[in-house]
Amino acid sequence: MAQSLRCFVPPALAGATERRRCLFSQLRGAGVASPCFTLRPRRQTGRISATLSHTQDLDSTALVPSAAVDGVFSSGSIDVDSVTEAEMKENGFRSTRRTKLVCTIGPATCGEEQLEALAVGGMNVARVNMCHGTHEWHREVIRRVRQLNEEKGYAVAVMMDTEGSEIHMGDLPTSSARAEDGEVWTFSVRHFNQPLPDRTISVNYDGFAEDVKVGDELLVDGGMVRFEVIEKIGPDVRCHCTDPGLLLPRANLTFWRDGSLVRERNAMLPTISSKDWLDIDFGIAEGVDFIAVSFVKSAEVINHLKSYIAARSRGSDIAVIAKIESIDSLKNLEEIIRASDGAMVARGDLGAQIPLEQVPSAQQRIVKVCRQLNKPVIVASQLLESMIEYPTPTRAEVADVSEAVRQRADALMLSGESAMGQYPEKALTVLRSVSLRIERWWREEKRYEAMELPGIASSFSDSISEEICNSAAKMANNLGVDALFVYTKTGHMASLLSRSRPDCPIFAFTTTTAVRRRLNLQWGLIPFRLSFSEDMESNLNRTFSLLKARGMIQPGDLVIAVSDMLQSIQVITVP
Ligand SMILES: Nc1ncnc2c1ncn2[C@@H]1O[C@H](COP(=O)(O)OP(=O)(O)OP(=O)(O)O)[C@@H](O)[C@H]1O
Ligand SMILES: CC(=O)C(=O)O
Ligand SMILES: [K+]
Ligand SMILES: [Mg+2]
Repeated sequence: MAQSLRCFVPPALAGATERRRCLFSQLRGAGVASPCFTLRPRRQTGRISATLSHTQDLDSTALVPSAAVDGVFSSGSIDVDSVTEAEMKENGFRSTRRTKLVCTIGPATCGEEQLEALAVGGMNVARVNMCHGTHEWHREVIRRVRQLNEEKGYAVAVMMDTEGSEIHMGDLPTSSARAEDGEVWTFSVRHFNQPLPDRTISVNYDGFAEDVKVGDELLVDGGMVRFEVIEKIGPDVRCHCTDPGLLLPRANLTFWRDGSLVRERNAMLPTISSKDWLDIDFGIAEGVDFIAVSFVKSAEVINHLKSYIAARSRGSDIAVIAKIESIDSLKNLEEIIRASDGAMVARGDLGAQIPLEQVPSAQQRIVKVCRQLNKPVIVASQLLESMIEYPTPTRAEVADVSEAVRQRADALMLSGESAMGQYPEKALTVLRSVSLRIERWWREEKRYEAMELPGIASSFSDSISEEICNSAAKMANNLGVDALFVYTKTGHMASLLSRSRPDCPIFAFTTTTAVRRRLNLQWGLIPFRLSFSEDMESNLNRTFSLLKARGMIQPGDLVIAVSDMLQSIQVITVP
């Protein structure tokens, strides 16, 4: 295994900018014309030694158009979506968006045109929530997203979100209902035929009427609407509305007694219900990219689901995202995140389980732990809640979105805003423009505090990858390069680069469309599908000529390239 750090700056191009001239003269100063560094790990000591040599194994004559070099490849094709391509051509790739965007698909966005509008608007992941709709409905949405990808070159991933077995309301006769202050509503475990009697809500959990007590506070959707229990009559629980608001179908219900959440019963319910297992089978059969598990309590359930998927999906890799939305998930946060492939700060239900004022610090902690353990993290719920009804967000919502971007979360998520709101595309535009603005401000001001990133490798080879990625990201910042290139089959090195949150974007080249879609959830990665070989010179030449032909890079751009086949770092000026 060759572990090489190659550093090549063709003399003719080295003077592109003052900064690059400076780099070049430093190298020249070291007596190197086209220097080549070679790193060789010494296994006995576990240390890595660097040697400088004058090997000219990559000279400018090697940088000829790809066709001459890589006859082994099927003719030059590189998959990237038209939105990314247009963005790069227009603004240069330094200004591409780093924060990824997840949109929940619902009645407002399930049509072909609406889905395409979201893809054009920057949706990276489409989420379907199994709390709502039938398998037929979800299958059609997934099919439309796949078709969009195939026909228009997008890499929109699909995330299936399980219902979980928490207590929630049933469907409503209309898409929503409003509870007013002082009104009396009945929450009932009876099985009704639609339409329900006036001011009646069905509840999915048979033990509900037994468990609540007169005087309990009943929170709908984490406190968006509040009731006080005034009377119990068999299966019916009569409640008095104390905080008015909108009731949405299948909203979660929690009840509180003497200021604390009543949760003994919830704790007894399985995280993955029998209905969830059917939905998971459906997700595996439909080849979703992510399964988000609601109300995770421990790492055990994640491990169980992962082995279930491994046994059923035969090689297709579905990533498991742990939704952090309960007290137990916060208690066992590290072990849960370690076991998962990513996490979601599901602030809707989380805010119903812990006091609201604790949600921001919980969010910060979850984002930090995910970054340290190298797992993508999504900040979700109520980011732009007012945009369900209004075309512009509140200032407070913009500040909330900015904070999540500033924390450098991998992704932001729209829920009701895109599922059933009146302005899904406008909401997505707000996420996109706030992300771009805050990311740029952050880079310009160089405000970032370097986060301590603990070693996470479980083997020596992984340690090398980790060191290479950490160093490459640091070099990229110090040298002010235009982009990091990573050639990765599994996506692992791409995620390690993303974890360092470098100043420049990361072009991630990967051979399969499934890995490409999965990388679309991670901060700063621009995933391309490209067939490549073990020969980095040939890969680079080919990539340069393909990207140049499409106007996505230009001669003189400075690039650092790493690869998980050769574990190498190269600094190259685009010829
Ligand atoms: N497939 C769908 N069909 C109908 N309505 C939907 C659908 N998906 C979402 N909605 C509507 O959008 C609202 C917000 O959706 P979302 O899935 O984000 O709910 P949530 O409560 O945030 O998530 P969770 O149920 O996982 O806690 C829902 O309350 C529902 O009214
Ligand atoms: C997204 C979700 O499940 C929540 O916020 O509760
Ligand atoms: K859900
Ligand atoms: Mg939830």
